[in-house]
Amino acid sequence: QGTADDSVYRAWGEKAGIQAVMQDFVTRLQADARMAPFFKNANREHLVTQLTEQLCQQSGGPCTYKGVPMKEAHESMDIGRRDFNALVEVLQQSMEAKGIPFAAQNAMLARLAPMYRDIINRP
Ligand code: HEM
Repeated sequence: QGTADDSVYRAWGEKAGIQAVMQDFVTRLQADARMAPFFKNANREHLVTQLTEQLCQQSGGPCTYKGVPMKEAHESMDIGRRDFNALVEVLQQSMEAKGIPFAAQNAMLARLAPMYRDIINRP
């Protein structure tokens, strides 16, 4: 890792910790009344794998997300700011359930938040 700052990655329990949160997250997304319409037909395993790679990279871990770019992955969906915020709320539930320290929760959210530009496609 050289001098790269992987403190958020370590605070999340490295790749296994991130994967555990993502498993919980996808379960909750499919159960949440607001999110289920988006995720009901999702390929669970694929989504967990790709989200884990994405958050591993974003947290400074030794991963490179090689999946579909965020804009492309979401452009066929009708996603607004309210939907984005609801997804973040569900992620907060998962981070809390898995005991991610609060500062490390916020650090991750800060790194994901700018992606909203590529993900939402209506106000
Ligand atoms: C920072 C926020 C988000 C991140 C990091 C993220 C990340 C991802 C990733 C990595 C994939 C997998 C792409 C692929 O390989 O096909 C994906 C797919 C998907 N995302 Fe997002 N996403 C975010 C927000 C959202 C929001 C707000 C919605 C809808 C409310 C959404 C709905 C979906 C759906 C339905 C899929 C396809 C699942 C499947 O069919 O397998 N995402 N997202």
